[in-house]
Amino acid sequence: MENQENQEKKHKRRVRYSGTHPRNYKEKYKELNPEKYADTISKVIQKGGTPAGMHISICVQEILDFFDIQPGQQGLDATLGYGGHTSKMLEKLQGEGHIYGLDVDPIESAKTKKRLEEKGFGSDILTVKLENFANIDKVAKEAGKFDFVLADLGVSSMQIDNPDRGFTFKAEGPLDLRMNPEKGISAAERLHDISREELAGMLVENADEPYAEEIAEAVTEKIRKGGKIETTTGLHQVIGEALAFIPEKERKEAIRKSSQRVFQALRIDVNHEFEVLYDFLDKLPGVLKPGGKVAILTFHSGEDRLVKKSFKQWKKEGLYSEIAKDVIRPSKEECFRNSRAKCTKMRWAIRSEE
Ligand SMILES: C[S@@+](CC[C@H](N)C(=O)[O-])C[C@H]1O[C@@H](n2cnc3c(N)ncnc32)[C@H](O)[C@@H]1O
Repeated sequence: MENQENQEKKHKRRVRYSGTHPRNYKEKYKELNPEKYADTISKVIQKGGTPAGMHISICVQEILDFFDIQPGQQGLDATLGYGGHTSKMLEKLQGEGHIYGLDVDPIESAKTKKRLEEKGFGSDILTVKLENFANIDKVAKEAGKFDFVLADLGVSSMQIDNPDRGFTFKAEGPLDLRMNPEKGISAAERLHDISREELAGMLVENADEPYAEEIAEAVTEKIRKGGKIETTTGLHQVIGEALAFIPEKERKEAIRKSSQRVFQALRIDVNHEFEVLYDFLDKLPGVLKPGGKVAILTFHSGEDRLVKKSFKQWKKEGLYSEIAKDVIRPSKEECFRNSRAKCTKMRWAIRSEE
């Protein structure tokens, strides 16, 4: 007992080591200007990390092998992000053909457009559009049909790593979670008006959260009593309080996992991710040339189920001639190099010749 008290005193007295690392995202590394600090960047990548301000593309070789891009073709990257996949696909065009790159994020897509321009991919070969992939029919109407279409779903590392966007509970920031912060409502606003039942349903449907009821009750009670949940860490704290009944030994890990799932569920909700994916999948055969190819990378089971179902349905109706029999997974080596690849599933389909 005495020993324990002594230890607690010691613990309290300890001055926290502030470390040599920059304390916030904006100071973090030189990574926000990745092209300028190639050495720092390659060291982070070698250790299996993703440098802040950058995104490491997944299954690049598998996608290139499947598309077998030829000079003169026209492609669509439905989720431009950092432009990693797009720049590799542009290289395959060898200066002939065109790629349309869509994204809903005005902040990152402007940076990507500039970065790709500086790499030599100007408007003659690349068109970057601030557009939701739910509207691919509109894009194809202007551009014509595509030989290949890629969708790499979800969020980019730049979005996750930037606390101002509110995608992670690991850093303090506004509880926003919108890919386009200029449209729709933030996650904080969404929580403000939601009922306990609706929130519990959302957590189960979008993320299979096992403690959906407990978390929904804690969140809505706090708001009903006039409390505010407006920051990422604020929500994380309420989740912690809701799970206080879990034995101490398991609690920290349970709170971490539940927080991850709750943030995923809210992100899916405020960005209408299932609805737009549904529209995209529905319109896909109509924007592909005969023999055109589509590859989709998903990051959770809800997305993969939708892709699988749509591919099967269109194959049955004769619009796809071939679809991937099983999901394709990134190699173990890739998962080791990039931990964000671990949960990736890829599926592909080929438009029938008609
Ligand atoms: C995983 S990242 C793509 C990374 C990219 N493949 C690369 O190599 O850098 C997903 C991107 O898709 C965008 N996005 C998500 N949903 C979208 C939608 N419905 N329409 C267009 N872009 C979307 C996100 O804003 C994000 O930039």
